[in-house]
This record gives sequence, C-alpha cells and structure tokens, in this order.
Amino acid sequence: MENKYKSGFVAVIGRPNVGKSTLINSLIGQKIVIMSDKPQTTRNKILCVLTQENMQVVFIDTPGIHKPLHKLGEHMVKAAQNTLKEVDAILFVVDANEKVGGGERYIMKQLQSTNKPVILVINKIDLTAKGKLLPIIAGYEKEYRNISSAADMSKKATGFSAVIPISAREQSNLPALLKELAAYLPEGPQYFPEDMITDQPERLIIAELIREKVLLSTRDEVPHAVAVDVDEIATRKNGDVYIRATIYVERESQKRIVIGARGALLKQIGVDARTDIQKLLGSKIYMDLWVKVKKDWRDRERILKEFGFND
Ligand SMILES: Nc1nc2c(ncn2[C@@H]2O[C@H](COP(=O)(O)OP(=O)(O)OP(=O)(O)O)[C@@H](O)[C@H]2O)c(=O)[nH]1
Repeated sequence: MENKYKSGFVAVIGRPNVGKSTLINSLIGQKIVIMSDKPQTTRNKILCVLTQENMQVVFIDTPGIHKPLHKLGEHMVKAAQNTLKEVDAILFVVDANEKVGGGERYIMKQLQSTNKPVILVINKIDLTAKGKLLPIIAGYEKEYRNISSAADMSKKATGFSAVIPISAREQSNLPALLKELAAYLPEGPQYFPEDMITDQPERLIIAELIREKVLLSTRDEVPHAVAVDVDEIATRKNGDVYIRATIYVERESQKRIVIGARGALLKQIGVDARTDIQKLLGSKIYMDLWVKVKKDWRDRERILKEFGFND
C-alpha cells in the first residue's frame, strides 16, 4: 500500500523557558519565534509550517500556560486553551533538569481534559547527567496518570502517547520526535505552499524580533512591560527596506533605561534587531526606533485589544 500524505496541527505547550521556541526554530531552521532566557516572551500565537516529503506539520506556538496573575495572563491562558481544542496532537515540552512542579501539574490537568494525543518532550538533555533521565520520565508518567484518575474516577487513566527526550538547542533526537508525531497526524493535504514557514504578517515577526532585543539588552530592569508596534514598513526603489517602530513601556523610568545614556542602548537594540530582520527579509534595513510610555498597559483591556490580544 502506498504511503498517504499526512498533515495536521500540533500545539506546543510547556512552562515558560523550557525551550518551546528553540524547538520550533530547530525544526523549521529559521529564526522566527522569539527566544530569550527570560520567561514568557512568546506573546503571539505564531504558526510555523514544516513541510516534508511525507507530511506537513503546522506548529502552533502557544503563549506559555500559567496561572492567571493579571489580565495579560488571563488572555494568554485563554488563547492557549482554545488552541488545544483545535489540534491533532500536543507536544508537552518540559525541562529535563527540573522536577515536576506546580506549573507542570497545572498544564497536565488541562491536557488530560483534551482527549488529544500528548507527546511528552523532555528537553535540554544535553545538560542532564546519565542515569537521571529514566527517573525523570517515570516521575512525569506517574504524575500524569494520577491527575487523570483524580479528575475522573470512572475513566481509565491515560498515559502519554509517547515520551521523547531531545535537545532542542543541539538538535538531537528531532527526527525521532517527527517520526512519532507523524503517527498521530491524519491523512490530509498539503495545506500550505512548500516555501511558506509562517502565516504571521512580517510586521508581527519584526515587532517580536525588536522586543526580543529590548528584553535581552535591558536584562531585569524592564521585565515584561514592553510591547512593540511596527508603524511603517516601506520598500525603497533599490530594494532597501525602511522600518519605523515604537517600543512601548509602562513608566518614564523604563523609557530612560531603554534609551540609555545619550541613546546608546536604543541604538544597540536597533543594530541587533536590524541584523536579524535583514536575515529574515533578505534586504538592507534602515530602522527608526521610538520609545513611548503607556501607563500600566498590562491591566487595561482596551490597550490589550489595541495590541492584538483579542479572543
Ligand atoms: N542547554 C539547553 N538549553 C536550551 C535548550 N533548549 C532551549 N534552551 C535555552 O532555554 C532558554 C529558553 O528557551 P526558549 O526557547 O525561549 O523557551 P520557551 O519555552 O519558548 O519560553 P517562552 O517563550 O518564555 O514560553 C533559552 O536560553 C534557550 O537557549 C536545550 O536543548 N539545551
């Protein structure tokens, strides 16, 4: 029997900082999802498309699921929960070097109620000592079964559909992960053209890249109070691209930090972001960055909507 083409949608779920964006980028081979060593940097639901000879996988990178602490949190959790209802399979990514904690239990509870195949992806095994991996896997499997039987005593406890240890950063064991994933995808058409890797408008990706540079260069001083809006993208006759963007912060003090002494930091952010954006667009980039204060934007519904956090 000939092998039929498979395609489907796969959600990537996990606590902040476990390496979801790194995994997607390693799979797709191009830097399009924001990466930083600070938690919860993935705000937008970015769709990546991996096209292979036998299948096409549409990866949905969900905002980190966590307990809602303020309104931004609620929006992120809601978006992630809605995503789970639409997909064919779920990759639950965890850090091999951290014990199962409240964050994981909270996510596992939500996964148990989806009735979707869940593949446990144990990431960062490059940092894990030999002999430590099996107990970690056993720990997760036990917890997952416990949660399912506690949630519904009449229902037989389900385990993970598969467990795959990987290193997203070193790109190890990714073919095994894809092979396993293929087993859970239905037969289906190639939804998107081969050369398409994301359906996100360039504008959003550019904004995410700039936001990543702000987070990386300001360290803890400007935590998550940053949003970036791309106001203008214009292509000049010679093919060069002009980009004007605004970085929004919550307070004057943060604005001063982002700008830096005599504008030095803002200039550096621009240089760093330009390098990545040039790679993405393949054109020479001219960038004009502005910093503005929008007070307490995190708790204001209207402004959240303005930044695209609609349901
Ligand atoms: N050693 C090691 N580090 C990794 C690996 N995968 C990711 N990291 C690092 O872990 C940090 C977080 O990675 P991200 O990919 O941004 O994590 P994330 O889960 O997308 O985080 P959020 O977007 O905040 O939800 C980064 O510093 C990565 O370089 C891995 O396999 N091994």
